[in-house]
Amino acid sequence: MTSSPDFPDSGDLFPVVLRRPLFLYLFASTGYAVSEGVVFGAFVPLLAALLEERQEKAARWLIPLVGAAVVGWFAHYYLASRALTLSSDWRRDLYTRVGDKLLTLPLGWFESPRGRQVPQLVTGDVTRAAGRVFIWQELIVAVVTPATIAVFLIAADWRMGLAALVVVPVALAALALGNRFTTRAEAAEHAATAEAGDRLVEFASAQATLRATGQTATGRAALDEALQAQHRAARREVVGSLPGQYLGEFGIQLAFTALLLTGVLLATRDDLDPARMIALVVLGISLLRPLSAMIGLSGADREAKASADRIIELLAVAPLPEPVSPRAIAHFGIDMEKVRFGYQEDTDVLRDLTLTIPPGSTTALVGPSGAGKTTVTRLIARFHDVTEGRVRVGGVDVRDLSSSDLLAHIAFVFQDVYLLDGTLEDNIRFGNPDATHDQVRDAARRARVDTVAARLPDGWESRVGEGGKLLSGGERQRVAIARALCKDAPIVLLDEATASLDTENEAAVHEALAELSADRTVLVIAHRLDTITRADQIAVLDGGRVVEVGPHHDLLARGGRYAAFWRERENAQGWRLAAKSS
Ligand SMILES: Nc1ncnc2c1ncn2[C@@H]1O[C@H](COP(=O)(O)OP(=O)(O)OP(=O)(O)O)[C@@H](O)[C@H]1O
Repeated sequence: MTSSPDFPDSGDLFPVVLRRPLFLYLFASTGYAVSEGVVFGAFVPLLAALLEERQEKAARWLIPLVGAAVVGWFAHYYLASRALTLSSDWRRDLYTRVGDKLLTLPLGWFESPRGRQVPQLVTGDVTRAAGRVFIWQELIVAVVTPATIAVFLIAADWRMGLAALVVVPVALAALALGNRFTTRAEAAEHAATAEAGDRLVEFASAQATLRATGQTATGRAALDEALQAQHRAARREVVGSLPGQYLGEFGIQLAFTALLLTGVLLATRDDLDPARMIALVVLGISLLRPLSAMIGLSGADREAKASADRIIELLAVAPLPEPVSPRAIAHFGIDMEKVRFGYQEDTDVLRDLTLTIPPGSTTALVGPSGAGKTTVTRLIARFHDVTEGRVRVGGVDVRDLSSSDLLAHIAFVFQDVYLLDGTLEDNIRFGNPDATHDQVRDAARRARVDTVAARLPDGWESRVGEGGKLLSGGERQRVAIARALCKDAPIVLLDEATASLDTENEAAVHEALAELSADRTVLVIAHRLDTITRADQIAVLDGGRVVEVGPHHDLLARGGRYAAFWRERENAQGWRLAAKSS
């Protein structure tokens, strides 16, 4: 892998409007780096004059040198502020592009491993990639200043110059090798620290389960093991990075010794004036000084480039294709025709699935775990596109609807409702930001959220905590139903809560669901028996297709898959009721 900055490769990521300012900035940085080298070069006659006690000559060199140093200081300040502006403009542009991109991606993509990494990408990678502006500038200085100094050294004494040029590659190789040792040791320690952090979070989150099952000691053992591994890795990091650091130091010392030896040799043979020799050795040291920075910077650039690559990868993800001339929804019915779909290319989750949901009716979707019930709801909302067949909403293939129009017609109530850390009212308004105060309160009342507000200390102004943690599962689902009512979408996709609710919550959720279902097209992944029996039709999903469909009594009378499922559920319910009453 090359360690040089590869600005042209990242060209795609760098905004076109900033290219000219960036080019000018890098050009100015090169000029600054050369001038720094010139200042060092001019230092030789000054030092030589001082050592020869020729004060007048020294003063002649001192004035322009001080002037150049002051100008250099201002130039450095100006360049640093330019870098800050360019980097933050680039960062802003990246945020906008990543944000715009996220809006075009299929919702299903966010559930993929890469989709789940979006928060890290937004918080870390964007800043690291935009920070390359600073790295490029520092790298230019780290390369161009020593190169300019080398020219002065050769011009002043070609033998000293040659000695410096021969030792530079040796020093660089030693530094690079040393850096590799250090990086490897650090990477192992980072991995072990991340693992220990994960185990600690897991141990804390699993407390209820561990205590309930008496497994606290087992859980603790896994944590202890991870902490010990982290401790061992930290020790190995210290021991493992030492040779790297010494190797780097050794490289620089070697180069310095070679330069000094050459100088002493030339001076003792009267080939070089001693005062000039000392000045040239000092110049040689200033040539070697930036080398270790160069190695560190190329490592930093490698990391920043990896961040830039991850952003490029995200920007290259195929967007959800939008129709050129979107059609309009004619009614609120849904039908799925001969649908085939799988998350992975070679594994079908749904095969030949056909299902019709008439407008304004409620369909309960039942079937074994993993049968594809959630997948059906995702395909209706076009989280993914089908492999074969079609999904129509309002008589129109979802691929011919604009995604904003499709989603405007659908309200979701998921099982794992995510609430924002705001007030109850904020969370309900989230369904429809334009809703009036009365509309929000009305939705809340119909979803039985008013009783939740009444029990909270600050009423409607109470905050619900991050993710809604201050509310119970049933209360969270009531807020989600209020949100859907507030949105007032004609189609509702609902995943009923499986967690057992207390009697009060169960009744409230039920009433809220009844409100939500009235006059809407509802597809509910049903877990409760009375939700199933009240549905206009029940679709039984098995093996990736709908195997039976019809109203409860018809399906029971058929004595097929549904009848067997119903008997099983009734027995389980009977068992639970018996267990409760005993
Ligand atoms: N994002 C995903 N990526 C890969 N596979 C997935 C994804 N989501 C679901 N699956 C797989 O697809 C199959 C159907 O899952 P789905 O969640 O639709 O079933 P389900 O009937 O809703 O199950 P449950 O009742 O347990 O929630 C399962 O084998 C599941 O592992």
